Amino acid sequence: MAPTTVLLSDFSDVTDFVVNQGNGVKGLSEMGLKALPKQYIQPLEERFSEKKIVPHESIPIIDMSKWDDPEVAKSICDAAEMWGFFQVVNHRVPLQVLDRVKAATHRFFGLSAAEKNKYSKELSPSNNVRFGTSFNTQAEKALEWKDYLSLFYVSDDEASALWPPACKDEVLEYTKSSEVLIKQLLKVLMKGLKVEGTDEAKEALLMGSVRTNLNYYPICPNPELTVGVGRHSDVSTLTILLQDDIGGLYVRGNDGESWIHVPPISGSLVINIGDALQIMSNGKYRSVEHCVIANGSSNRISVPIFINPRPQDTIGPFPEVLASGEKPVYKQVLYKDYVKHFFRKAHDGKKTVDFAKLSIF
Ligand SMILES: COc1cc(/C=C/C(=O)SCCNC(=O)CCNC(=O)[C@H](O)C(C)(C)COP(=O)(O)OP(=O)(O)OC[C@H]2O[C@@H](n3cnc4c(N)ncnc43)[C@H](O)[C@@H]2OP(=O)(O)O)ccc1O
Ligand SMILES: O=C(O)CCC(=O)C(=O)O
Ligand SMILES: [Fe+2]
Repeated sequence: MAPTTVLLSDFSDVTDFVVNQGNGVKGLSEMGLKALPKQYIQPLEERFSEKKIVPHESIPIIDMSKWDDPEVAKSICDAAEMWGFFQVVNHRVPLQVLDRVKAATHRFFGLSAAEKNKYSKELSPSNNVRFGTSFNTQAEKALEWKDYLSLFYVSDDEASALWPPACKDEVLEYTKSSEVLIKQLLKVLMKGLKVEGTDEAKEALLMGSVRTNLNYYPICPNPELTVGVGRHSDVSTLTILLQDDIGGLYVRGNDGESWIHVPPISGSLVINIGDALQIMSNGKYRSVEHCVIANGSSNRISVPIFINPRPQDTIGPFPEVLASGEKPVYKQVLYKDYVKHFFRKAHDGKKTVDFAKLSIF
């Protein structure tokens, strides 16, 4: 038997190679595996079924060139209510900035395992910079076919000192260039809730903390047996996602069963509502379940920016939303507790939000 086969037949060796030594699934993929290691085989009910794809359905594509136009505002609020997901084009984030951050993502994941592993949970100089694989390798019964670098923004100085040199400038540029778009989207969405005026306190509550992730999904030997990212909704207020031209992101249809593909559109950004905004809007804006399939022939990258409340903020339905007598569906929760609850378990679809539900629901 070839040495590689011996190595990968043993549970602890795969985990050690991928998780502890920092090779990630990229390292596994590059060994030219013929079969998926058993650690990655998802139970039948978590595998993606092509039969559930609705082929001609699409999330809205919104042209933001005239972004003060009330029709554009209406499309954004309608999409947030009906789909929880939409794509934007002519969004004013320069296309070169998007190209540069995609190149930087490839540059970071192209580094040696030893170099990337300097940012692992165990070795990283800060909790705000984390290279890892899958989602929560301790809690998951089956691992996910994805490596990531997660960068929590604190200050330019910290980013400059602690983020990986291979990508720090480009990630900062992308994150900062998206700020105008994010503010515009939040202004429109707040107006749709009749939450008027974006004072400093409200702005901090909606977008007080920012985390940018670089995701890498390498070629997988048996993509039908595993997932890139399992079913989940984001815990953010809003997520701005840049994807490359490979495809594979699916959004749950309104029937709760079907899946709708989010086709790559050159120069576009995918926007989705996260749990924090679902809670603050008392369920009017929907944070929708999504997943990423594994791919048998191409490597894929994506770069989500998660716009969040600050960890120390308490979130709950806005008083303006309840002013007409609407009953609150969610209680007040400390955002840090909510996020910890999300990260402590494996992906489990829309269950995270139950943490914030009032017990009568
Ligand atoms: C990775 O694959 C993913 C990620 C996602 C992400 C979706 C999002 O919506 S991310 C947005 C999250 N919101 C924020 O980052 C905003 C506020 N941040 C916080 O509140 C804190 O940073 C914290 C996340 C609560 C962490 O608090 P702290 O106690 O100071 O720090 P830790 O001890 O490092 O973390 C606690 C616990 O959480 C896990 N964790 C933290 N950050 C990450 C991360 N970036 N990626 C993975 N796991 C993380 C960490 O493992 C800790 O667990 P323990 O085992 O140590 O208890 C969507 C889909 C994906 O596939
Ligand atoms: O890679 C993608 O397209 C989506 C990733 C995702 O859902 C996430 O990182 O939360
Ligand atoms: Fe997500």
